[in-house]
Amino acid sequence: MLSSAPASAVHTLPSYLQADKLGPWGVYLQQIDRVTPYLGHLARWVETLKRPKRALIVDVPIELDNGTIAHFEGYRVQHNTSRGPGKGGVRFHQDVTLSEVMALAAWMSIKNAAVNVPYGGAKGGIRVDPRQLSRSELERLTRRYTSEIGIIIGPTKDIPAPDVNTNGQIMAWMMDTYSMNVGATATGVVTGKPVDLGGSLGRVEATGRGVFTVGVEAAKRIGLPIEGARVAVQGLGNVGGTAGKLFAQAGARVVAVQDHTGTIGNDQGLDMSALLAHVQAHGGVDGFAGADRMAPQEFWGVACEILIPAALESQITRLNAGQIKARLVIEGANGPTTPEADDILHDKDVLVLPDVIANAGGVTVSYFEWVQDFSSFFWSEDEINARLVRIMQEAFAGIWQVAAEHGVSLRTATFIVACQRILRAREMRGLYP
Ligand SMILES: NC(=O)C1=CN([C@@H]2O[C@H](COP(=O)(O)OP(=O)(O)OC[C@H]3O[C@@H](n4cnc5c(N)ncnc54)[C@H](O)[C@@H]3O)[C@@H](O)[C@H]2O)C=CC1
Ligand SMILES: O=C(O)CCC(=O)C(=O)O
Repeated sequence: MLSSAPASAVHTLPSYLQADKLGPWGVYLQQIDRVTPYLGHLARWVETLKRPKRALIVDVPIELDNGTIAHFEGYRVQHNTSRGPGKGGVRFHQDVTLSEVMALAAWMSIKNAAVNVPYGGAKGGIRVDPRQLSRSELERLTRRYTSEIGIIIGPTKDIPAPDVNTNGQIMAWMMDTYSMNVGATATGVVTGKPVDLGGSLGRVEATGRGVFTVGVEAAKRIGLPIEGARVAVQGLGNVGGTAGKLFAQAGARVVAVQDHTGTIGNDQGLDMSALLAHVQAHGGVDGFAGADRMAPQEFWGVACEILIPAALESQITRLNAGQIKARLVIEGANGPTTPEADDILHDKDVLVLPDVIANAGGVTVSYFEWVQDFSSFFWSEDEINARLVRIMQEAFAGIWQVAAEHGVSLRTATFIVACQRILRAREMRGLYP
């Protein structure tokens, strides 16, 4: 019966998986459509990438400090596990939705395959504004969420890590909760932990360092000197803060930054150490003395050579892509550019270094952390950074070559490399238990 079912019945996606409203999941589906013609015989398996393998929605009830009970919605999505356990961060943000987490999990599958770390893709999140919670409320929320998703995570099943508004402390609580529930300390259940708890040296800076590393490689290939280059950064958190600092240390001038508190600029270059100290102390860039305030919409048209979106998805759209003056866009954030904006930037000869390679440094050092936890043998920071740089440079070089061979964008080239790896694994494993 099944073999005679019409192809359309087999291939039609259920409505909740469709790209009717182009949120992040819709963007991801379009990216998969763009790569499919380059997959050869593996295109037969491409449907597997258009559906998450497993998606869990959990209710996370906590008692607030004032005695009331609040309920938050949490998610953990495992998009694909053909190449290994699920791997990807956990986001705490008031706008988190299931379909956003599905897209973030799918981009993890692509990213992990692009740098060839032995993982599938996963992601999690809670729909909450963590700034509205006290520290003890945040701890209760994190622990309850960890218990709820405990049925699908584990050191060999799915390994969370930090993402927007989560950090080493949250990972420590997650590790402790999971460990209490299984009755043994399980350091390998999360990465991005504090170094004293089995975390890795270099993980905090790893994503920004990866952004910088591949940014320098791309700049070399288009003849753009870093020394003196003007850089604009959106998002001055873990990723954007480190990337901006490393570009400034290499002689570039960070001339504009934008975060959730404001937009500021300085043509002479912002003092990044002072700015990061201000952000640490005040929670954002607003009020920083060494800069002029700018209107938010001015940010995208700022005169610069390098633009680093390092905040949230869908920031560069058909509405602002035309204003961009940079020659190189390095995607520190996941999914910051819509496919329409990609096309506009391509027509303007702006090189886009896509998220799925540009921000892969974080998960690469997460992989090192996981390996170190399993062997209980820890490496020096120099060793970690050297391995990170080597992996990123090699992955970038391979992707550059595939882009040249097929005459496609770096995004499509990265998807070609990654989807081939995932689907080859899928094909070899087969379908049945
Ligand atoms: N933390 C990591 O290791 C990795 C993070 N990423 C991605 O990088 C991006 C940033 O993540 P993190 O730096 O970890 O988060 P974070 O929480 O440390 O920082 C987020 C930054 O974005 C800014 N932001 C938030 N909403 C904004 C808005 N509406 N407009 C402008 N700025 C806004 C915040 O003010 C903050 O500066 C996300 O897309 C994340 O998925 C990607 C790979 C790894
Ligand atoms: O370090 C990790 O496991 C994942 C980081 C992450 O969420 C990302 O790369 O988007």
